Amino acid sequence: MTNASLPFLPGYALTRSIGRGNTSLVFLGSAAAKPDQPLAIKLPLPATLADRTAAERFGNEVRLSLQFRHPHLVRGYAGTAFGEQAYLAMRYFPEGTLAERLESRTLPYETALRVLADVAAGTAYLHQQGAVHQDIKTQNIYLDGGRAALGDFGNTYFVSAGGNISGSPFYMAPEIYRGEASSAQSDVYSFGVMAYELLVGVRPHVGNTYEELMISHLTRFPSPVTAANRRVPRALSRLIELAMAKRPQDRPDSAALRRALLEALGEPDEQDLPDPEDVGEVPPAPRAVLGRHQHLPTAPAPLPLETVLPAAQPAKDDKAGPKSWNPFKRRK
Ligand SMILES: Nc1ncnc2c1ncn2[C@@H]1O[C@H](COP(=O)(O)OP(=O)(O)OP(=O)(O)O)[C@@H](O)[C@H]1O
Repeated sequence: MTNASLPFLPGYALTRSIGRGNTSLVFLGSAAAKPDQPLAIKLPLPATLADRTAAERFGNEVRLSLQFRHPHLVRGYAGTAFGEQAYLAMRYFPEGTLAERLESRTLPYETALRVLADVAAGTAYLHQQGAVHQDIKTQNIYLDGGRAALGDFGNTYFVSAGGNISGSPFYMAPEIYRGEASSAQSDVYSFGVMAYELLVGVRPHVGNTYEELMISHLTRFPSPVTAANRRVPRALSRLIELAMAKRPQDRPDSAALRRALLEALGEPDEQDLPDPEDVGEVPPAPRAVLGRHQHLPTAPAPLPLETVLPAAQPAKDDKAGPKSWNPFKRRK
C-alpha cells in the first residue's frame, strides 16, 4: 500500500501498513493531538463490517482493549466499536508478534521465561476480572524490549455474560474440541501449549488436519518439558504438564503458573508496576468528521491454503477449524 493510498481516519495520521489479519488492517500512525506517540491503528475490512458476527467481534475487541488496564495486556487508547467509522488505536509494539519473532529464531531460555511470565500475569489479571481470553497463542502475543503483552480480545468474554466458544486448533483445550463450555481453565491449557512450544522448541500437539489435531489433544500426552530442556526446573515442567491436563479441573490456575515462572526467573512475586509505556489517553477522532475509511481493499485477506499447519512450523494463521472454516463465521 503506497502512502497515497493509505486510508483516511479523521483525527489521525497513518504512516504505513504494519499488518493484515483475516478481518482487519493495521497501520502505524499517530493522533493529530499527540503526533509524537506512535500508535497501532486497526481498521476493520469492509467485509468485516458487512458480516454481523465479524463486526461484533471487532467491536468486542475495541471495547475490551479500552477497558482492561494491565501492563501485559495490549492497551487500547481510543476507538469506535461499531459502524463504518470503527477503528482501534492501541499501543504500538515495534517488535511485532511472538509468532513473527519465532519465524526467524527460537527465544533464548531466559527470554522465553520472561515472555511467559508476562503473559501469565496478563492472563491472571483477565481471570481475576472474570474474563476468558479464548485465543492465547503466539500470534496474539506482542513484544517490546524483551517484554510481552497479550492482545486480540475479539473472542474474549466475561463468564457472567457468557460468550461463543472459539479457539485455534493448535492451542485449543480438549473440552472445546468436544463442544463443551470454555473457561479460565481452557486459557490455562492454551497457555500450557504455548509454554511447551517456547521451552521445548516444538509444539506438543501436531497434525496436518483439524481431525488429527483433535485426536492428539484428546488422547495424547506430550513428553515432559524437562526431557527436552534440562534447564527448566522440575516444578515448572510439572506445572506446564498439568496446565495441559485433559480435564479442566486438573489444571493449575494462571496465578500459579505466573508464580512458578517468576520463581524460575529468580524474581520475587510482586505485583506488576504500572506500564511505563502507558502514556495515557489519546483523544478520540471528532465524531462530526468521521466518515467511511477510504481506500480499504474490499476483499478479506486470502486464507493460507493450509490453515492447519504441521509440527514446529510457526503458524501464520492458526485460527483454523473444520475444513470449511470461515474467518467471518465464529464456530460455536
Ligand atoms: N499493537 C500492534 N503493534 C504492532 N503490530 C501490530 C499490532 N496489532 C497488530 N499488529 C500487526 O498486525 C497484524 C494483524 O493484526 P491482527 O492479527 O490483530 O489482525 P486481525 O484481523 O484482528 O486478526 P484475526 O486474523 O484474528 O481476525 C499482526 O499480526 C501484527 O503483525
